[in-house]
Amino acid sequence: MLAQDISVFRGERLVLDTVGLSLSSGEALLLTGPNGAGKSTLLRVLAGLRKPDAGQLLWDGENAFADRTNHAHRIAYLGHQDALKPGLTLIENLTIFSHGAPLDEALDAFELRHLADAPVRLFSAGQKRRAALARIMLAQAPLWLLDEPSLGLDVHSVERLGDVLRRHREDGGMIIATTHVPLPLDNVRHLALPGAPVEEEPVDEWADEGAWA
Ligand SMILES: Nc1ncnc2c1ncn2[C@@H]1O[C@H](COP(=O)(O)OP(=O)(O)OP(=O)(O)O)[C@@H](O)[C@H]1O
Repeated sequence: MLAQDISVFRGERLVLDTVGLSLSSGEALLLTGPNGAGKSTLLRVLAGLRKPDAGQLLWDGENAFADRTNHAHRIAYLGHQDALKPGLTLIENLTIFSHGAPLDEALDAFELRHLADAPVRLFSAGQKRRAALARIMLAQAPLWLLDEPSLGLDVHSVERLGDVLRRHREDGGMIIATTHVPLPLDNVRHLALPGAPVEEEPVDEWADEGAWA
């Protein structure tokens, strides 16, 4: 995957200014930078959730944005929100994403078996994050886009996360993650986004959010 000269305005502010990156099978990239630098914005662009104001994303040499449905099948996106349905049990939530695949590996990877039949609204913050990460595993997508994946996880769960990330790469998968803390990833490249010299007041642009004019 190759992203070239990605630029994004949020409100009046140029948040991403001609950012480029590339990633091959088995590789991982960490996005770092201060609050507001545009890490989440870049992940959303790579996920096809937000149109960049300039630049392109190539997948196997083809424009990834030309067919967003096809691109959606290539990526598993973990945002700050865990995207779980609170009224459903964990098993029900995971089944939605499993495409018929067995849930056992994902349940075991994040030690979730004892919570299988509990409604997700009863989960702690860390348990919800573990469930959301299990969902990522089940998506069976080559590219994982993870926004602060270890947020809320205890030390043991961070180790489990490290195992899962390593296995995904060994299977040829790719990972791009944002983080403010060290993540258990070996041989990882870094892309540091500089951020604004002085943080400006954001201009509400909810009206544009997700719009592909
Ligand atoms: N919905 C929005 N409307 C307008 N501006 C926004 C919106 N969401 C984010 N921004 C602005 O875009 C900029 C980049 O935000 P983004 O969330 O991508 O940063 P980040 O690097 O992920 O930050 P953090 O480390 O705090 O998670 C910030 O200046 C923020 O104020």
